[in-house]
Amino acid sequence: MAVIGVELAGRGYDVQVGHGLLANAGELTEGFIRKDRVAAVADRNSHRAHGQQLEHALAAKGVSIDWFITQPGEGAKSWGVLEKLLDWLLERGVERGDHIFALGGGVVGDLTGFAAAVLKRGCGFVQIPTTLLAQVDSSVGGKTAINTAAGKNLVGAFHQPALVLADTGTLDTLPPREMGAGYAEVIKYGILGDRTFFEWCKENGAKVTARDPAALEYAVTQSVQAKARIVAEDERETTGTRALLNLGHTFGHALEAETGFSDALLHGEAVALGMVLAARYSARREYISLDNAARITAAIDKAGLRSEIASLGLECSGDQLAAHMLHDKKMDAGTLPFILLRGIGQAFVDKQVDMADIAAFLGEQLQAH
Ligand SMILES: NC(=O)c1ccc[n+]([C@@H]2O[C@H](COP(=O)([O-])OP(=O)(O)OC[C@H]3O[C@@H](n4cnc5c(N)ncnc54)[C@H](O)[C@@H]3O)[C@@H](O)[C@H]2O)c1
Ligand SMILES: O=C(O)C(=O)C[C@@H](O)[C@H](O)[C@H](O)COP(=O)(O)O
Ligand SMILES: [Zn+2]
Repeated sequence: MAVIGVELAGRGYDVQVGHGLLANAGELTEGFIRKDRVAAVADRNSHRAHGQQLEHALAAKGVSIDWFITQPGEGAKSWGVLEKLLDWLLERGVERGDHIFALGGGVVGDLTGFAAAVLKRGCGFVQIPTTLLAQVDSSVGGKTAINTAAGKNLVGAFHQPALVLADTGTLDTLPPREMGAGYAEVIKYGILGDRTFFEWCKENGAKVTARDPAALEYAVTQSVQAKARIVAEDERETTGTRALLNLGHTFGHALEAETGFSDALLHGEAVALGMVLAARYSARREYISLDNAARITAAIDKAGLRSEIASLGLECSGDQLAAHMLHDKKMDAGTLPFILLRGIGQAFVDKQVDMADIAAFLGEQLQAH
């Protein structure tokens, strides 16, 4: 088991990573429960797979759970579900000093975190991530949000959890496709800032997605450490450091918008495609060699993730994809900074990107191969 601290003055917290942690959730969350009932959010799948285990663990401490259960999928990050959740929490008399539990993937975590951020101007929450993506990325760092018609995560807040319990054993029930999507955010840490970890991922990615316990725990621990370091340095994405975690996301979010936030393209799958596009665009600008862009593409392919946007069969132009990007939260005074690469493990923020060139590049990529 590993305990990784997210060092934030007055808002610091631990991320506990280990196989079988959920069985001890009673003891591990004891300091965050003040009553004999706790409000918890899950989606139908995470509730079915792990809800009972959490109930048993808390029952051992005399605590029972009131569940708010959502439909699985990105659709739960919406105004409608948020409103229902907030009304439900208010009916239950949740107070500022209480902690709401989020048992599930990034969708449940982002929704619950945002509800906690705005309920009574801010109450506590505990993240119990049950997808690889949520364990390595979304449960840590306090970005919470819902989507709107205009795009991804456009209404949200920075609101840190009080505790993260990442039980790698909960991933045993996760469908293989979701393991692949989560792996995209694992290898992202290598591509953006750690060449050695990138090389480790290339060699061990198959073990991670096959849930080899040692490889999985190493991947989750390394990822959380990288994220905790970046978040501690730039919690609110103001200096440019945290923006590096957005590698592949400006392209990826545009692809998610174009596919209607549907199961056709999962967030992690969009990020994988987005990282290939960021690498190829970096090569187009001669920041990296074509060989390095090809190495990144090969590592994405090797993980069984799609690397060619042409394979999506989208009926849109490069201009249309580029238009989605204008809603990106990094947009500043009419300029959209892009996270590009100077090498593998060397991401940087480029504020000199011409959107007409991005649209032309995307048009070519949509036709390629
Ligand atoms: N806040 C952040 O920093 C951050 C970071 C990365 C991604 N995100 C967001 O996270 C979301 C994606 O999260 P995700 O990939 O976890 O998707 P998700 O939450 O939709 O979960 C994926 C699928 O797995 C199911 N599931 C969850 N746990 C399970 C388990 N243990 N066993 C069986 N099935 C299980 C869910 O029901 C769902 O069908 C996106 O909305 C993305 O924008 C946020
Ligand atoms: O934590 C961050 O910072 C990230 O950018 C992590 C991303 O993986 C995540 O998808 C995040 O929600 C994207 O941020 P956004 O600000 O572009 O919505
Ligand atoms: Zn992401």
